[in-house]
Parts: sequence; C-alpha cells; structure tokens
Amino acid sequence: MEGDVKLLPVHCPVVWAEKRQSLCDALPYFKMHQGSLYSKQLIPKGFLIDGEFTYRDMMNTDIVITSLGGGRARTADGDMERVRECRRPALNSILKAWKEDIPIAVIVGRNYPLLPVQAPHAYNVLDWFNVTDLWVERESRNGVFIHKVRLERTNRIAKPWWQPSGSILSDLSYSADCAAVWAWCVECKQPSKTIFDGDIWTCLHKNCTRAFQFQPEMDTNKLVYSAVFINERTAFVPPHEALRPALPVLWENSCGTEIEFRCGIVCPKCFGCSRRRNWDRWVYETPGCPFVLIAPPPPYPLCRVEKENWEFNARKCLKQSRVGEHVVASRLTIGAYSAYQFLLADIKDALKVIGSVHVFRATAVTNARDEGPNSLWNEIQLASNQGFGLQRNPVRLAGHKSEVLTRHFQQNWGAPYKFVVNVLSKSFEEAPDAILKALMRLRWAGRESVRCTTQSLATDFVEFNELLSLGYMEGDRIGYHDDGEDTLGPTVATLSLGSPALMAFRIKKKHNSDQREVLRFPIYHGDMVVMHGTDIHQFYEAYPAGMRRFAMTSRNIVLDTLDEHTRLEAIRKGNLPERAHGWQYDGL
Ligand SMILES: O=C(O)CCC(=O)C(=O)O
Repeated sequence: MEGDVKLLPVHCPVVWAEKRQSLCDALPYFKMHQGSLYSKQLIPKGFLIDGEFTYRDMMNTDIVITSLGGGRARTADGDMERVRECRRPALNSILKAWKEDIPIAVIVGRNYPLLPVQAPHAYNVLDWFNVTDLWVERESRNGVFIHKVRLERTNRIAKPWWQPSGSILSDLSYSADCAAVWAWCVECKQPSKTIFDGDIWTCLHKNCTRAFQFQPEMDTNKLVYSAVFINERTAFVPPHEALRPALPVLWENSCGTEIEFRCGIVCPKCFGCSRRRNWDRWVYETPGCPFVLIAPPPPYPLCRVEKENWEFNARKCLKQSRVGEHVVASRLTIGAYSAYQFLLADIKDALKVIGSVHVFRATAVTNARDEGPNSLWNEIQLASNQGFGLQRNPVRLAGHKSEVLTRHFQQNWGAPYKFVVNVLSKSFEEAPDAILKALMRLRWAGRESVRCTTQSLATDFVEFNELLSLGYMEGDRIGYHDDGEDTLGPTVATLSLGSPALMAFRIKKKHNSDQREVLRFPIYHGDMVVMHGTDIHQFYEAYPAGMRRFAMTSRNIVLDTLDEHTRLEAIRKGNLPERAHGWQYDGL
C-alpha cells in the first residue's frame, strides 16, 4: 500500500457483481438481500463482509477476522458502536461450520476498508474459508459482547486474486508450524487460546463471569492479535461446489422456466453475476461484455398445465378461498361462464358498495373453443420467444447497487400505462394476434361485469385501450398493489393463462389497520377476473403456483388525464388494427 492508495489486485475476482440482486440471483451460496450470513437449513453457505468493521478486524490473503452481526448505533461523538449481540441463528450456524469444518464462501463489498487491494466491484467473491476460531470480546464503551470469528482460506494452493499486484506471498501463507497456546480458565474451566500480543490471555467464553476481563488499567482497544495466532494454518478439505456456478442447461422434460432458469448466471467471459432480465435470454447486464445466452423456454404442454391446475384445485381451492365480512358473494351465469360476484362494501358504511370483483370460471369446453385459452396458450408461448419483449424492470432504486427488479416479466401494449414500474409500450398494431384476441375477450368480460353491477355502482364501462402482459416463471409473483393511478378508468380485467394462481385482496393500511385478506380465491387457466369501481381501496396480489403463467390485464387509460404528447402516443398505440375486429368475443 502506498499512503492511502491501495494497489490493484493481481487478478480479477473469481466472481463479482455490481448489484446485490444479481449476486443473490446468480449464486446458490448467497441469497441474502439484506444481512450478511446466508445459511440454508442451518448450514452456512456464504458470508458478505461490507461496510463497518470493529477493533482488531483484519483481512489478508489467507485470514479474515471479523465480528458477527448484531445491531450498531452511532454514539454522541459520531462513532459506530455495537449495541446488540449477534442473533442466535447466525451464531449457531457459524458454530456448526466450525465444529463440522463446513467451508463458507466469503464475499467482500466495495465499502469494506480492510480489503488489502482496491475493490474492483461492488461485490467480490474471495474464496472458500473455514472457521478456525469463534470467541467473544466486549465493546469497551457499553460492555456489549461482540462475537468474533477467524476464517482461514480452505485451499491455499491457488493464488488469491486479492493479493496486491507486485507483492510476493510470504511463505507463512503455506506453513502450519505456528500454534497459539491454550490456557484453562480458573472460573469456568474452559480453554481459550492466547490470541493477544504480549502473551495476554483472557477467558473468551461468553457464559463465564471472567470473559474478556483484564486489569483495570488496560485499554482493551489497544490490544492486538499475536502473530502466532494470525499465522496458524490448518489443512482443510476443499468443497466440491464451484465458486463459479455452471450455466444452466435444459434436462429431459424440463420446460426452461423452472427456478434454475429464473436464476441469474455468472458470465463465463467476465465472471460477473447477471440477473435474468429477459424472458427469452440472459444478456450480460454491464455494458462492455457482449455475452448473451439465448434461452427461449420450450413450449410447456397443455397437458402439464391441466395437471397443475387440477392438482391445485384438488388440494387447495376450498382451503384457500376466503370471503371477509365486507364482501357479499353470489353466483351468476354470464355467457358460457359460471361466475362469482363479490361486492365490496365501504368499511365505514356496510350498505355502500364501492366496487365489485367478478371471477369468470372457464370450463374445459370454453378453453378448448377456437381462439380460446388453449390456443392462446400455445400462441402466446411462441410469441413470447419471438421479439415480444417480456422483461423485468426496476421496481426500486433503479441504477443503484441495491436496485430491485420485479419478480415477473412485463410488456405493455396499446396506450402507455404509467405505474411504479417503468414499462415501455408497443402499439396494438405491432402486437401478436394472441394479445389482440385476449383484449377482445377482456373487453367482453369488462362490459358484462359492469352490466351486472350497475345497480350498485353508477359507472359505465369504458373500452380498454391498454393491455399489460405479465410472464411468471416458477417462484415468481406480484406483491400487493393497487391499480389506483389517476390516469385509469374504473375497470381492470385479467385473463389468466397457464399455471394456476391465488389472488388475494386486502384493504390498504391507511384505510384499515387490519391487514388480513378480505377476499381470496384461486384462478385457473382460462379464467378472467374483472375489478370494477374507482373507490376500491383494496390492494391485491397474485401468487402463481406452477412453472409458467401469463396474465393479460387490460385497463382504460383516460386520455384527458395525459399531457398532449402522451395523449397522441396513447391514441396512436391504443388504436385497434382492423384484424382485431375479426376476434370479437361473445362469451362462448
Ligand atoms: O397476475 C395477475 O393475475 C395479476 C396481474 C396484475 O395484478 C396487474 O397486471 O396489475
């Protein structure tokens, strides 16, 4: 190191990421979007060291000494001090790694000041490390116990990339002839190592009354670890798991939307982690790397969709339906559909209906009709692999290292729809036929639902001029949200294709502190759901359960609410092409 400027590392990191979500999406051994220690079934897998450090923390090419978890707060003089001990589950996990020699992947963040070289990226995977020691020290100001851990590089044969360029690795990195002396506590009778310089010993067990006790005149902040303790080396068995996971490949009968394909990848060219942003491919996220992995999901056969829907219905439907006290439910027949009508009452006035939800249950017959859900399912799967444009967009902190992408893939069609996620809109003219056919069905369902509720809600149906298509892979979902933007008309309708889902509604917190669901029902392949009423203050979410689902949701974007430029764009993009009129739907 020269002055404050750190040297560059000898190599690039074995794996790295610029975004925390990319790191978590791509690496099986680190899935913590917050916090630092990732454990799966109590077995620690990955440990992120970033930001704050405490007295005596250190990092060299073989050894990391760091403190574990716990809460910190700023003192009156601006320093950070630990105010809470490490949580029990994290401690147990590290204890297990120590006792059972389980290697942990250590990742270091750009904000960590003790990395001996310049951190090339926001997140940098160091290597596998084993826990060699776990002990307690005390925060000098408030006496809170700090759990400290010493980690040693598991396999010291390969050169560490974070060695400063131009430096020579000392022989000590490969030796094992140092050993700190153990001594037994007179109080608790447990052994502790002599870890401090100057042969200073103390009991390092939290349950002992003499733990981290010294002569009163000792300034514990000045203690340093002894060279003998730091230079100890152990022989460990390296893990089989690679730090750089292989690219996913389709296996027999896989459909390409299983969780393995929804995950991120580590780019084989630059070793950066990349999220799956696009439905049909992985494109490396940082400009400069040309790597693209084309991965259009193969068709998911209708027979597997039907099996998923059937099993969902058999196992869960009855248990999962819920109708709360503010909801009046009834059954209707609309066209060829058996429909459920849910009238939602004002929470302050049970006699006042503020909105309705209609669920149009598809049957095997309606699904199998020409241009019906079964053929739309096949069409949409093909189209989504051919320049359709389904992709995940930022929902929080766009561009920041903590940026979060949606848990589903979107493409908007027709008039632009402005909501919390910025989704580009393509015109209906450019839309694949399946989108226009879905739109015509939704217009019918929207019109019929409003007709069935006009006695309660005096608002007319206004034709939809927009359709948002969402694609869900295994494990995806859409969290609680409302469609309450000022630019929207009172009706929103969704057609569900593919895997089943649960749809749940709850009242927004600002209207009701009771956050229980007021309405919940399953939706199956071919079903349509229509929500109507400008005053529905409900939040709703959809929880797909299966390998692949598309939701086509239509709204009316009120042109008068748009500025001149957007209005003209909305008119142009929302204009129905001639061919769409051939797919008018009559409810059969
Ligand atoms: O997946 C669904 O059915 C819900 C779609 C949705 O909530 C939306 O597009 O806003």
